Amino acid sequence: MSPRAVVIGPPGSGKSTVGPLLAAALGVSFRDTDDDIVASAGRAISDIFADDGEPAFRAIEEEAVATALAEHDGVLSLGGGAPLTPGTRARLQEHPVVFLNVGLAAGVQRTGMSSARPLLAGINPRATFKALLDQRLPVYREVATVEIETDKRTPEEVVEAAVAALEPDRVRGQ
Ligand SMILES: Nc1ncnc2c1ncn2[C@@H]1O[C@H](COP(=O)(O)OP(=O)(O)O)[C@@H](O)[C@H]1O
Ligand SMILES: O=C(O)C1=C[C@@H](OP(=O)(O)O)[C@@H](O)[C@H](O)C1
Ligand SMILES: [Mg+2]
Repeated sequence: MSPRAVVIGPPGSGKSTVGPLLAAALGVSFRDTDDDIVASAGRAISDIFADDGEPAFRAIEEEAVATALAEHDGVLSLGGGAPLTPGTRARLQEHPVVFLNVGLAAGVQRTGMSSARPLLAGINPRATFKALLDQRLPVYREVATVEIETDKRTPEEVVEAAVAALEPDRVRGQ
């Protein structure tokens, strides 16, 4: 079993919003590893960060991603930091990976309304988001098989672009 598409990208790029729509468009089921982590830990992600710290969260996340990659054959959205873990990057080599990109302004705007993302909860979310993009863009590009700009697209338009971009990629991971 292997996911039809794995969705990665920064917080606010739309992984959790676009993922279910992409799954519906492809006629497959949807799974989000952040939901898996919350369900199995019985705690919110912000509580795991606060109680145990980021390294502990990353270890739980790597395990959750490995399990989902092995079990799920639909669309799988990851948390924004999942590809930072070398083991996850290695596992992603086997799969079609859709990188949803978002620029600084749209990313800050889309994540600003929620306090659910502990990494962006500091006093200067814009500077934090910029540092996050600088660090992660090369990481996302290293594992992505397709990259979709989301700034000026509605979630439905992102899905349309992703379906078109995935078409020639069908062979990978199947
Ligand atoms: N293409 C888009 N255009 C406008 N808003 C979007 C788009 N994609 C997602 N959003 C909004 O941005 C916020 C974060 O989306 P979410 O799917 O949780 O991102 P992620 O899972 O990548 O962190 C949500 O409020 C969502 O409605
Ligand atoms: O970027 C990150 O490191 C994180 C992103 C979050 O998921 P989203 O990208 O879905 O917001 C969540 O996994 C956690 O707060 C850490
Ligand atoms: Mg998400």
